[in-house]
Formats: sequence, C-alpha cells, structure tokens
Amino acid sequence: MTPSASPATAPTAAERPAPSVPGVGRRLLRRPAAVTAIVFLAAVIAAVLLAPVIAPYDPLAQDLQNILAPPSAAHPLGTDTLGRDVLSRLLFGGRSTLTGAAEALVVLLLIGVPVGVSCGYFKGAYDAAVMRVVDVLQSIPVIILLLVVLSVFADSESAAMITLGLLGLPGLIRVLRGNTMVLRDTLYVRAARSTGLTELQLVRRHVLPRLVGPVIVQSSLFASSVVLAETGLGYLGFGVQPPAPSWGNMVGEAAGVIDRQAWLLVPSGALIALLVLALGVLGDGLRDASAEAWSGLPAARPARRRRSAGPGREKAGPAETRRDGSERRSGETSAPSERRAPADGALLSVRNLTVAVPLGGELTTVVRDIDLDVLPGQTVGLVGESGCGKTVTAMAVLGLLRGGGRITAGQVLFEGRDLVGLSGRELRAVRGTGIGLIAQDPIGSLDPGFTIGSQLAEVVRLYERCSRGRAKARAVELLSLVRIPEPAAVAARYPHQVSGGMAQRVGIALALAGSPRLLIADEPTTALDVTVQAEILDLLLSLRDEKGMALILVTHDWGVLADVCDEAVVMYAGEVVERSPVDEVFRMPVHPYTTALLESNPASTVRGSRLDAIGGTVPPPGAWPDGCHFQDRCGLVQDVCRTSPVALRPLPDGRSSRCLRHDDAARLRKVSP
Ligand SMILES: Nc1ncnc2c1ncn2[C@@H]1O[C@H](COP(=O)(O)OP(=O)(O)OP(=O)(O)O)[C@@H](O)[C@H]1O
Repeated sequence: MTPSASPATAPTAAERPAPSVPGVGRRLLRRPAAVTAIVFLAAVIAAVLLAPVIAPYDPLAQDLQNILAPPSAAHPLGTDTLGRDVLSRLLFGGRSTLTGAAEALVVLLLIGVPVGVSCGYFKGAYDAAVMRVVDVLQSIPVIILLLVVLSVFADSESAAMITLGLLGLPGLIRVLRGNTMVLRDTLYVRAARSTGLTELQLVRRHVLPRLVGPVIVQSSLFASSVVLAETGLGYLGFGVQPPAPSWGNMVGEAAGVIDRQAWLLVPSGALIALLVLALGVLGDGLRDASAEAWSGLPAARPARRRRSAGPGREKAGPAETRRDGSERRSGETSAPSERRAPADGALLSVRNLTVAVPLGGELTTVVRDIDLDVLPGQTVGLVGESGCGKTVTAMAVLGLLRGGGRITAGQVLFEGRDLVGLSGRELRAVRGTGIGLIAQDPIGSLDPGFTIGSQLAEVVRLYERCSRGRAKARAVELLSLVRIPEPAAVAARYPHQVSGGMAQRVGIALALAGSPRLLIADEPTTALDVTVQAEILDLLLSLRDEKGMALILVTHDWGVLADVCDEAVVMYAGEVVERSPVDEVFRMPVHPYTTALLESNPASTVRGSRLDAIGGTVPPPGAWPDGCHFQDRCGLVQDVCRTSPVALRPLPDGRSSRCLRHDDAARLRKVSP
C-alpha cells in the first residue's frame, strides 16, 4: 500500500519528451492494450458517474429473503449478506473510490509539479532544503500515518486521501526535479534564455510541456496505488462506513462470508484488479508512445561537455576587494595589466574581465583580464584552441555564464553602460534587443516540441508586445529576411523537419527578432558542411551591412576569420594574447602563440608537406603556470617568462600583445603569409 510510484520507472524527459511532440495521441491509439485500457477506464468512470440513473436498485435497499444470491436476471451480479443488489452497490461505491483518487491526485499535482520543477530549475539551497523534507516524507510509514489521520479526523475519507497525496509527493518531486535539471541545461533552453525570456517564461514554454509525459505516467501509477490504498482501508473498516457502499468495504464484507458464498468476492475484487491493471497499461502505453514519437525526432542534444581541468587545479582563494570595487582571488597570478580606457565610440568595451566557475567546491578562474573592443558595424573574431575561454568570454558579455560561473572582476561596457552587476531584469532587457546570440548547434538550439513559426512568434511578442496574428506575420518576415525560401511553409515545420543550414538561418532569424546592435555568433558554422558554411557567413555579413550591426564571431577557423572579421582577438589559456587587425595578424603576428596557430592552419600548409601541430596542450584552468601561460610551448621563452606574469600591452601601432618578445614572434613563421 505505497502511494509513491518508483522514480526508476519514470522516463527521462530529455530522452522521452512531451506529448506536445506531434503524434503521441495517434501512436497511443495504435496500441490495442492502451486502447482497451482507455475504453475500460472511460466505461467505469461513466458508469460510476451515472450510477443514480443506471443502477437497477437503491444500493441500501435490503431483501432479507434473497441474501447471498448468485447472479440472476434480476440481480446480474447477485446479492450480498443483506440481500442488497451487488451491481448497484458497486456503481455507487465507486464514487467514493474515484473521488478519493481524484482528491489525492489533485493534492499530488498541485504541490508536486511546482515544487519538483522549481527544485530542478533553481537548484541551490532551496532545492537542498526541499529534498531534506522529501527524505523525511519518504521515511514515514504510510499505513501508520493513515491510521493516525483516520482516528484524528473521525474516519474522514478526504483526510486520508489528502494524506495519501502528500505521501506520494517524494516520487513525483524526484522525477520532475531530475527531468527539469536535464531540460534547463539543454541548448534550446539556453538559446531561448539569450533572447531575454524570463525564467518563468522559459519554464512555462520550454520545460513544462516536456514534463507532461512523465507527469501523466506518474499520475496513472499513483492513481492505481491510491485505488488499492482506498480499498485496503475500506477492507480494514476505515473510511466509508456501512451501510454506505465502497469497493473496499464490499471486499471486506465478501471476505467475511467467503466460506458461504465465494462469488461475492468476485465483482468487487475483479473490478479493483482490472482498474489497477488498466491504469498501469495506460501509463506504459503513454510512456512508450511518447518514446516512439520522440525516436522519430532528433534527441535533445546534451550540453557540450567541457574539458575537465584535471588534478592540480589552481584554486581561487578568498576574495579581496580592489580599488575599483572588483574582486581579486588570492590564488590568481594576475598579470600587471594596464587599465586601458574604452575605445572611442565603442559599442562594446570589455575591460580586465575575469570569470571564475565553482570547481571541486571552490571558485576557479577560467578567463582573466580580458580586454576587447567592438565598434559599431565592426566584426571581431575570437580565435584560439579549444578550451582557451572564447565561449566563456562571449557568454560573460551576455551575463549567461553556466555552472555557477560568475564575473569576479572587470567591466563589460555596452553603449557606455557597465553590464556587470545589473539585475536579472536589467540584463534581460539588454539581451535580444541590445545584444543577440546565435548558438553553435542550430538544431539543438530550437525546442523540438514547437514549430519554427511559433518559436519565432514567441520571441517577437516578447519584444513587440503585439497580437498573435501580427507576431506570426513578423515571424514569416524574419524567415524571408534570412533568405529562407517559402518562409510560410517553413514556419509551420518542426525543427527536425529542416536541414542544419536552414535551422541555422532560423537561429539567425531568432537573434534578429529584437533588432540587436551587437550579434554574438558562437561558432555558427561548425556543425554545417562547407558550402552551407559559406552561405551562412555570407548571410551574416550582408545582414551586418544592411542592419549596421556589429558582430563578435567565435571561431577556430582562420579562413573564416580572414574572410569575415576586421579585428582578431587571439586567446590562449584564459587570456587574450594578441589583438590586431586581421590583415596584420596574417602579415606579422605579435605573439608566438598566434604564429604557432597560423603554422598549424591546414589551409596555409603546402600540399604534401607535414602539418605543423603545436606541441603539448593548453593548460586547463587551475593548472596555469606562473608567468606566461604559453611558456611550455613557446619557441621564444626566456627565464623571465617563467617567473613573472606578462601583461597585455598596447604596441605603438595600436595592436596589443602579451609577449615580451613580440617583435620576434613573426620570425617563427615557416610558412609565408
Ligand atoms: N561551467 C564550467 N564549469 C567548469 N569549467 C568550465 C565551465 N565553463 C568553462 N569551463 C572551462 O573553462 C575553459 C574555457 O572554456 P570555453 O568553453 O570558453 O573554451 P572555448 O575556447 O570556447 O573552447 P571550445 O572552442 O571548445 O568551445 C575550459 O577549460 C572549460 O573546461
């Protein structure tokens, strides 16, 4: 008699998503067992509701001349110990059982859904506190608590059912919490967050619909355990008291006369068994139908795995406050960087930006002392090997750091206003309209449960506060702006029904919906083939020119950088090591890392010759050496590079370098530019 359904049986939302995915209902109806269960449940509920109309007798009317009669034409299911019609008592008795199950379900869903979802979504101290309460709730013996409640509330069936609903909470909360944790980190939720949606809107629109499947499965399993619990209580003589009928007290009465009339146990016992079976079959069918519907769609892609920093991690120590109000960690070997004023007329000026993420329980610096400027209409490329901090830098600008990351020092000046320290509300007002984001994985960034048009219209309504009709029309306009043929037809499609290139155009349309002045594109073409890459870059450039936007492009690809960008910002192990106009970088790099990176560029290697890979690997955050981060892989290293941090210094020609021998860096080149 346990009211909680096991979490182990629940589907994971990221794997078996929502009934909003098209075809779940259709697929359910293709399963004969599920259809039989639905028909049976519907018939039982209808019969119980219509009991006053269809019951052949008054359920309390006695006929002492005709007790314990077997089935007959007058009494299709026989009579009981007082000659009452068993069929009529079953029909009326079902009312208390079904009402009880409904009461318990309402309590379960009203409390379980918001609590489970909020725990998984917001995590932290709130989640920890709730989970301790859930642990306590789960440890309470159900039957003992029920007996206490029934004795305190004078056999009140409702009190018992509310208690059952509360005791069922641990199962539902754990399932929804786990699923929500997975969903909140999916790429499409992160992408939607970058458009400026509030957390509540994100939950309502992108999380809750995908939890409908697990909630229905949990509810059906819970309902069957409540039916069993309710009848068990009736059997023990609690809850609805005779002469009023309930399925439980009918079973109890039949058990008392089993030696005289065994048949009496069959109608109530079989009905309860069939009801529980039908609820179980329906739950299984729903789970399988949604899993099958989902298997026809691309699965939600898990968040990109970050390289672990490994042992010997540099820990950021307690913070001390700098004179400018920013914090400095004692574990940081901070370079004595010169504080440069924002560039004249810059749209974005990032100054001395430092970001730390909690690793192994302590804040660890993952990028530091970042300086970059973006002028209106300019395209700046962030380039560097994997793990150098390009994405963290881009996300820090938007205030969208993951995994508890936070800005521990520096400024992000957008149109002269420092975004660091703004409230969530103020930042949301900047996202989408001031700064837009194009994510790396085009299909994964779109919610698979909604059509492309509805996702675009939602974002349009966020910015324009217009009618649904106007938002839909604007969504189609945006699709044609990004040169999608037949935009109205594409608006009606789901993300899995379009190609990667088309999905990326949709991603660009989403980013353009708020007409941002700055667009951040995090490796927007990595997932696409070469010809589509070229088309997308072309599109980005022409939109930049048409709209006068500035662009920050995160890329690994020197070819893309050369074709598209005005300025290159080269990053290595969490730091900017060179900032130069793109032509200058190719002509004469001013950091040995830039030189090494150019040498290892396949496009610049002579056909048939060996590709010059950079020896060694990028040191992970926490394992950065004292002094220059590039020292162990550098062909120009000297003793001083190993002992003192090197600052990013402006050079006379306006470029910047974090190398003491910047004049020699170009000499390391073997391949001519
Ligand atoms: N939330 C996080 N938790 C732990 N480490 C993180 C987190 N975010 C970033 N990092 C670490 O910070 C470093 C920089 O990561 P980032 O994603 O910015 O690199 P990247 O240059 O964009 O690499 P890629 O080109 O592979 O995306 C990496 O070592 C990464 O492991």
